[in-house]
Amino acid sequence: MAEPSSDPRDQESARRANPLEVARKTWGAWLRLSPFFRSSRLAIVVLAGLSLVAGLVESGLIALIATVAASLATGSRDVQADLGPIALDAPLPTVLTVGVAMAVVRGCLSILLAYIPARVGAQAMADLRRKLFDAFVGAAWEIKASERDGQFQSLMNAHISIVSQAIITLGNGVSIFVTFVTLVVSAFLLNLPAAVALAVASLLLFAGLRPLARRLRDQARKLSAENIEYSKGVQEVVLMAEETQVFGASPTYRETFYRLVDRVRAPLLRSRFLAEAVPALFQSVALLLLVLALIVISLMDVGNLASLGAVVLILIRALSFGQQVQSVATSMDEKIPFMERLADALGQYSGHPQQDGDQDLPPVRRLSLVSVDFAYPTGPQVLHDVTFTVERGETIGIAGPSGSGKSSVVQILLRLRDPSDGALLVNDVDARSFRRDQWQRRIAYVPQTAQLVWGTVADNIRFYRPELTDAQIVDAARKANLHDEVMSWPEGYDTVVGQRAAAVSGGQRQRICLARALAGDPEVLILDEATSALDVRSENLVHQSLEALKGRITLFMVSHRISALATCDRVMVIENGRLQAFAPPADLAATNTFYRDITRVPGV
Ligand SMILES: Nc1ncnc2c1ncn2[C@@H]1O[C@H](COP(=O)(O)OP(=O)(O)OP(=O)(O)O)[C@@H](O)[C@H]1O
Repeated sequence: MAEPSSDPRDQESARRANPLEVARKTWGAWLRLSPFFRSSRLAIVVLAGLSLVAGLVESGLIALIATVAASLATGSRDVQADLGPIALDAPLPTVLTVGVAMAVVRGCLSILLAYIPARVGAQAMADLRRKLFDAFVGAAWEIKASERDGQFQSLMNAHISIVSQAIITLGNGVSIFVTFVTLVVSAFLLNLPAAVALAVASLLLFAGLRPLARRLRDQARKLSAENIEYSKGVQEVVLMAEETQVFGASPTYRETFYRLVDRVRAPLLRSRFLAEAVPALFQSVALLLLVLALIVISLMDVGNLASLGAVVLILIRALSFGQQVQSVATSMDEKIPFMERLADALGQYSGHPQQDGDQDLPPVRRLSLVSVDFAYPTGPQVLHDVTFTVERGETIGIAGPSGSGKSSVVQILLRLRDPSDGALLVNDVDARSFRRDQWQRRIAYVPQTAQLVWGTVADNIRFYRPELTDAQIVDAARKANLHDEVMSWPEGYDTVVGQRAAAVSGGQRQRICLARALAGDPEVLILDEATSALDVRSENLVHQSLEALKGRITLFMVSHRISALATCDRVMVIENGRLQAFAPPADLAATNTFYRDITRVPGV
């Protein structure tokens, strides 16, 4: 059994009992989401107009059928009837021809009424996926970094797919509702008592089934929350696959995953059951109410036979539409939480865009951190009053114990995060004032966990700069000391590699990422333990390559290895979030305890 959700909207929904709530909440969710997809409002207006025409054609056709049937019963070849505002008097063949024409028009309208919602739904799915992708890509790094694993995947797949279905359901709902109202109004015009009986019956039905529909919505909300937990669990299975292969899947690991599976099962069962049961129940109750309505009509003076027949037929048809309105309401109940969650996420991403400056970025001559304090949104301060200046072309080592703040400094240099206090300066000007897109083209980065995409070696090197020529790719691979190895593979640069491809070793993967970083001829390059997976020979080769870039590129190298740090012009030592020393390696060996200690560790 799923645990009660902590989402305040769940608790709120348990208290509400307004029968118009579905329409109100659908309207609210629609208003929040529809700006994210194109031409939807116009399509809904067209749909409502066509549905009105369809309803009128349908009630006219039903009245015509009833009238013809009544004439045939009396053996007359002329059709004469008094149908509310319309008095009909025409030969049978003419009336039948009109009837055929009306049936064809109704058929064509049905096709249009099915097509428009499907088109809006498919377009909305594509538009929402683009918008969510753009909002996610453009959101500040803090927002993405603080998100639960699996959330974006779930929004992109399950949520958007359900929202697209909801839009189709909503379109159908508008069409069905307008047709339903048109039929009811037609019935009023034909015969007032019968129409009153019909309206009362429909209202009773709608009110009677509300509590069940509310339960359905609550279960659907739980399902949405549990689906996100499940997606997160699935992602962890993939992330941990290698370790699980080595250590084995413990019973606790299995049980934790099984629990996630079970927690989806319970709300899924309830919401699926209720989604089927509510319309079925409606049908049974509708039939009962129809019989009661007929009894009421039979006790009244209903005028001529044609009018009675038309009213009864319209009544049956309208009740069928009433039932469909109820189905749409229950189906929307199920989908509204997904719409709300998607709207929340879109608001969250687009409400926290990456901050950008408007000044053009000149060539980077100098980079400085001035009195930088920094804390992650959820934690204590991790950097304290960090100040340093680096000139163009310098090779800078960043060293310090684990957790001391090296990667945090890197994140500030990359402009992924802004200092809580103090500033990153480029050529003595606050980096925030420069255009981010220009900064992104001048800086390159190789993270601790180098990621490859599924594709060829060339695709991977070209990933961020699709415009690169083959010659530039080869040049970048040479700089990363990758070229000769790639050429020894049968497929060369067309060899397919990927996150799990056995084709490349950890060291090769890191050099592909290094080649990708060097491919854009960056002015600043940051390597966060990027050579840690390389053997000594490969590392030396890469360092020779980096050495060749000296003076032309400003290089930051986070490393625990003295072999890497010793090649730097200067090394900064960060301990407990403070810059303890910043000097050439030879000086540090004499003055800094941490640096001296790592020079003494054998093999480092
Ligand atoms: N996303 C985060 N949210 C909250 N705290 C974080 C986050 N990332 C790092 N920290 C904390 O900030 C501190 C500095 O971490 P940082 O990653 O900068 O250290 P590091 O020197 O690079 O460590 P390592 O050498 O192990 O990679 C640590 O105490 C860490 O727990």
